Formats: sequence, C-alpha cells, structure tokens
Amino acid sequence: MKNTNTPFYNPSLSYENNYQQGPFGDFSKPPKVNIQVAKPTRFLDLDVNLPFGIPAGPLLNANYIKAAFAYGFDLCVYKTVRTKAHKSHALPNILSIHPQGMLSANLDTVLADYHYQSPISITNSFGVPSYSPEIWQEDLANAVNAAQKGQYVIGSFQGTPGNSVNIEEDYALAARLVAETEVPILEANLSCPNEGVNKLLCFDFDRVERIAKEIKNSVPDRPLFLKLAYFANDAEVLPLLKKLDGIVDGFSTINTLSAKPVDQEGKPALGADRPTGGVCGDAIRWAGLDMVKRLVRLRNELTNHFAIIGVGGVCSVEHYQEYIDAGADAVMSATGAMWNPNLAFDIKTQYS
Ligand SMILES: Cc1cc2nc3c(=O)[nH]c(=O)nc-3n(C[C@H](O)[C@H](O)[C@H](O)COP(=O)(O)O)c2cc1C
Repeated sequence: MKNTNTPFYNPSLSYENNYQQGPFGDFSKPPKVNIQVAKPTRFLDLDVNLPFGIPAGPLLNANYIKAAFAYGFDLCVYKTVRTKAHKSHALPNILSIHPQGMLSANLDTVLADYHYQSPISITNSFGVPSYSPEIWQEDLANAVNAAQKGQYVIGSFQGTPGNSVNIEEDYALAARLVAETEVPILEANLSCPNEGVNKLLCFDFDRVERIAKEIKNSVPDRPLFLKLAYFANDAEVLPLLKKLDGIVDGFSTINTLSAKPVDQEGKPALGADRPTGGVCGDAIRWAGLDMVKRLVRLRNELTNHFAIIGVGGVCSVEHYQEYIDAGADAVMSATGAMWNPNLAFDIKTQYS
C-alpha cells in the first residue's frame, strides 16, 4: 500500500466549504499537458473524445466541471440536484475503509479511518445535498457552456418526498429544471431510499416505470439514463429492463455497496445516527463489472438498445479497459479520479 495524491475534494472540510473553495490539488491549477485521442467514439448519437468521465457526486459545481474537462474527463456528471435546497450530513462525509479482501453486497462491517491509501476505497455519506434551483440552474448552465468539442455534461437529479404532490412529479419537475439549462443528457438517480420502505427506489419496479415515463413526458427531447444500484443476479433486474425498454436510453451502474463502517473500537465511524454508509472505490469494482456484464448479457437476450455507463472502482488504465472489454459504452470513476486527477490523461496516453 502507498500514500495517495491530494484529492480534488477535501474530506476534512465540510461539503459547503468544498463547494465554495474547491476543487483542490491538481484540479486547482491548469494541467501541464493536454493529451488528445486520435479518434472520437460514438456514445448515444454523439462524438465523444474518450467515453470516460466522472459520475454524479464529486463534481459539485461548474468550477469542478471546468477542471475535470481541462484534465481530459470528457463525460462529466454534475452532482445530483433536487427541486428544493437540501442540507448535507455533518462531517465526517468521507472516510477511508480497509476491507479484508473483497467487500460483499451483504452489509459487511469494515474498519474506517482517515488513512487514505492506495488502492483507495472509501465510504461516503452526504445525504445527497443540493442547493436551491435558483442557484444550481445558473451554475449548471455555466458548466454546460464549458464543454469543449467532444465533451458533455450530464445533469443528475432526483425527486424528494414532500417537495411535490408525489415523487413521480418531483422527478419530472427536477428533470424539467435540469433540462432548462440546456444540459444535453439527463440522469435520474434511483439508488436512493424508497419512501417509507427499507429498500432503494430502484428495487420498486412499478414506481421506477412511472417515474421514467413522467420524466420522458416532461422532457421528451433529451436522452435519459437511470442510475442503478447493484443487482445480485439476472432474474432480479430482468423485469425492470423489460418495463423500461423504449422509455430510457441507458443505465449508469453501480452506485455504492452499503457497509457498516466502524472505528478501532467497533463503534459506528460515521456517528451513532449513521450506522451504514455507501462504499465506493477499489473494493466495489467486482460489483460494477458484474452489473455491466449482466446488463450486456440481458441487452443481447432482449434485443434492447440501451447504453451502459460502467461505474465502480475504476482507478487505473487497466480498470477502464476491463469495463470496455465487459461491454460498457462509457466508463466513469469517482473515487479513483478524486485521488488521481490525471486518470483520464493516463488512459488517453495509452490510446493516443
Ligand atoms: C463523494 C461522492 C459523492 C457521491 N454523490 C453521489 C450523488 O450525489 N449521486 C449519485 O448518483 N451518486 C453519487 N455518488 C456515487 C458515485 O457516482 C459512484 O456511483 C460511486 O462512487 C462508485 O464509483 P467509484 O467506485 O468510482 O467511486 C457519490 C460518490 C462519491 C465518492
């Protein structure tokens, strides 16, 4: 294990301070190089320089998106927004975790602390904060304008119980507000808890179908991705894919695997009120790859045409290649990119 670079998001500062002061490390200054790939790749019906980028979360605002574009990340997801302002959880929001071997999808207990080491795995716990639309719409439009040739912003959003008459309408409203910024691609985050049920929204297939239809009715002219959690086998996700055929344009997967982060004494490391946290980074790559292979297999079986964005544990050129070999149309890295802002350039060096 070795120590890591300065991450572009500072885990020891609050979300608000990161929003105001970041990005940090290399992302706070222009890159020393500019590596281009020889030929663009088709993604949806767009030409993208390299189908690689940063998924929803670490790119908090236009300043982060601009830095990510400058560092060659060509698909940049603007952090998930809501229809009303929503506060972040208090610190800690990010802790390093040290799983013994591979993390399972069954709520493992893992040691969590502040020793960030490579290969990097973390737990993140923010509660999907958002500023109000008055603030994020202008900023997102600014981010969209920063894209250079072959680069695209994806606007991530989610509905919030209580913000509209029902959750379906709130997703549709959020989609409309995001689309007003001229963002070219939409992504609905469904890997959030379902109302009143101890399960994620993406496991409630009827509701997901209703949400996807409402969004499409509301914004018919923009490609729509759904962000999915990990499904452990083909049979579990097959009915969802059947319901969504022809409604959505693609899936981005995975979000995080849940775990119980604990300190040296075995107490909840995120605080007594947060016994579980989402794990991302190296420890979940197996699950992201498993999901991509599953979706590729089922896409072939169903003769569907959805696009797949592979996410989870991408920390190196080899990991990017593993996802492409598995059949992903595009690949993204959150944790890996946070601790290695030159990751897109590393990959482009191999492909140029
Ligand atoms: C700091 C941080 C914040 C995140 N916030 C969000 C979010 O707001 N919406 C979302 O859909 N996913 C969010 N995620 C999950 C990532 O998009 C991604 O699915 C997950 O981190 C797995 O990728 P990784 O292993 O490359 O980190 C967040 C991840 C991190 C590290």
